[in-house]
Amino acid sequence: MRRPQRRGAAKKTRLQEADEIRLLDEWIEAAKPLSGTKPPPPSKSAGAGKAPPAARKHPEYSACTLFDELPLSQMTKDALRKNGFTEMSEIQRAALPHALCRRDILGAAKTGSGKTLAFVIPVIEKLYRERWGPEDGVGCIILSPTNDLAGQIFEVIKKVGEFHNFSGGVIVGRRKGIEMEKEHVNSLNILVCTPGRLVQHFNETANFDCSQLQILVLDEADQILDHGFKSQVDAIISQIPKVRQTLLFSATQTKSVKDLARVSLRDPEYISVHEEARTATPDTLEQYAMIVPLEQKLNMLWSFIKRHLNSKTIVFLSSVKQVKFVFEIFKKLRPGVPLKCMHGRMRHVVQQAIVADFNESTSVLFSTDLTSRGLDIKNVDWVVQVDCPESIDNYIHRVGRTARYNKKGKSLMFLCPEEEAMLEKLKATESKIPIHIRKPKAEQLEQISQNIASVLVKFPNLQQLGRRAFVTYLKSVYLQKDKKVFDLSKFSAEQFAAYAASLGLPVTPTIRFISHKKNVSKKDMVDLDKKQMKSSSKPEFIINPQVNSDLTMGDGDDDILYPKKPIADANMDDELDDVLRPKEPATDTNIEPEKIIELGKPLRKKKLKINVHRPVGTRVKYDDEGNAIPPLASVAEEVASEPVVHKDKSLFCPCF
Ligand SMILES: Nc1ncnc2c1ncn2[C@@H]1O[C@H](COP(=O)(O)OP(=O)(O)OP(=O)(O)O)[C@@H](O)[C@H]1O
Repeated sequence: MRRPQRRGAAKKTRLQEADEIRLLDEWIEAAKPLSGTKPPPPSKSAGAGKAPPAARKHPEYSACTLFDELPLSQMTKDALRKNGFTEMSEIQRAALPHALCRRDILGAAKTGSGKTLAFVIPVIEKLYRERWGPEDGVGCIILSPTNDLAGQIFEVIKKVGEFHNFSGGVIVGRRKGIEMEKEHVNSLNILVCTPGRLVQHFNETANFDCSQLQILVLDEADQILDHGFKSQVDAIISQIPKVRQTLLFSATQTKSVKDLARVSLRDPEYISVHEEARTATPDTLEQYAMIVPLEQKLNMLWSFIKRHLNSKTIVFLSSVKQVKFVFEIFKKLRPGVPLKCMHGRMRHVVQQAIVADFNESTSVLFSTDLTSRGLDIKNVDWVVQVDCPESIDNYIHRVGRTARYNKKGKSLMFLCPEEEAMLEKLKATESKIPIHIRKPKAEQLEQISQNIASVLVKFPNLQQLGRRAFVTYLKSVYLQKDKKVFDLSKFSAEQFAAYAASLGLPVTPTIRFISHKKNVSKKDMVDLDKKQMKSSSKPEFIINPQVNSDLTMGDGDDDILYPKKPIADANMDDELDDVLRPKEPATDTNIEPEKIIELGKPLRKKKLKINVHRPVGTRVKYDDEGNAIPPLASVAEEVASEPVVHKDKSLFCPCF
């Protein structure tokens, strides 16, 4: 933001600004686009790519292609040029002329197409033309579903508003930060925040005042208006003026009149620049799906990473515990590429550091859906979805982390045979998602379950994490709304046992499913889970006999893909190995081997009762060095979960 000036110069500036604002208001009014209109394609718009004809006093701006052709303040134009923004994207071309006329906007455009600038520029220009100053308090609120995205939006505001004189801030984060925010929040002209944090200020910050609010923005609007934020958004709307400009943007925009009415939109311009597009995802995105049995997921993920060591990859998993577990295990197995993890249980400052680091490095980021929306991470080569997305929208946002702003990118989704209904949904015509099925080459599929099991023997604390990963994964599937795609009863007890073994677990954890209660509420599930966890460190998985007898072993296609026999017999298709194309080993092999010195007491051993669900003779046992030995059905020994004291805790991802 601009530095203070001497009195005389300041007066001169104020007069110049008053003049500029008057001219801008006249121009915007005189040449405003008709409501409901969209700009013609750039090639057809008059003067496309050239500076505005100086001759006409108020040149047309509804069809221009350059930021310089728009009725924007010079300070904004200078800031845009300084940051390399010259030509507008489709959504910016279509939305900005209407937004500058102070109209409400319901904007939809593909991921990575520049929606942020489409709302940041109107915010800055609106406050400038209203002569808003630091002493005027809160003039604009921008709501974001996550702290990271709020931080990213604020960075764009700082770039575009560099030469203006506004104050702004990101109010996010945990409980303790709010005290410091309370002293400043009223003096901020632009607030970028999550709904929960803003409600906290309405409830707790004395004289927190938004009565003069000029403009409200909802980024990822469909998620903000979703039931998850309902009470918070309703509370916010009740505290701010109804007469204001409102801008809603998303790649998967809601059209629910009910939802839109909640934010008191007034005759919004519905701007969906890709509605007629052939695909709902970026044209530069190559999308693949593979049918992967549950117990093969980690093997497939490991094989993929080993063959893409020079790629920047985001891996989506469905729960925090899975992210932590897979990150820790793969870190110990050292694939030859730096690994990072990201989830909502991390402090905001840690999340920011990881995103910043991931932006600058070629590495693999294991993440929950915290990073699935909005995050603009540079040059992601691959998005890998190990766990099935909960909806088409969730799929679109996840894969939208790559192939951003005309760059190329690839995505790969693992689907269990039992989840093939999701593939049908994605391939349905109305989804407009050009996804291709790929079959990996069998010989490139590395089996790492025994390696994982050895790591768990060496690091018993990871066993508990592995059990939690198993439990939270099944719970995440169980709680999904779409029962056509997510139906645990399609899996057999043997498959769950095999899945547990693929996580290196010597015993299949237990979750007591009350399968006769069809709709166990999330709260009951959590209570049950907590009770379960308290009662025994080793929860057991009990398949309800009724469910078990209904289960039919996968036959049909999946026998062609992955017969239950050892993988070598698999009748894998030779074609199209582009997904697991072999790569030369990464040049960046400065992966420090983890120096772990076990300083604790000698580990106690205790006997486990035989896990009835694992067929006799199939349990893997380990010697004291953690090496797997031929499975015996007699007794499995599990190393007690005493902590291994790590030589240098800093070796651990902060998330652990
Ligand atoms: N006019 C432009 N010229 C050049 N680069 C641009 C332009 N507009 C946006 N970008 C760049 O494109 C990238 C994606 O922009 P942005 O994050 O706003 O996309 P988005 O539509 O909000 O994506 P998502 O739907 O995932 O939130 C950013 O790196 C941004 O700097």
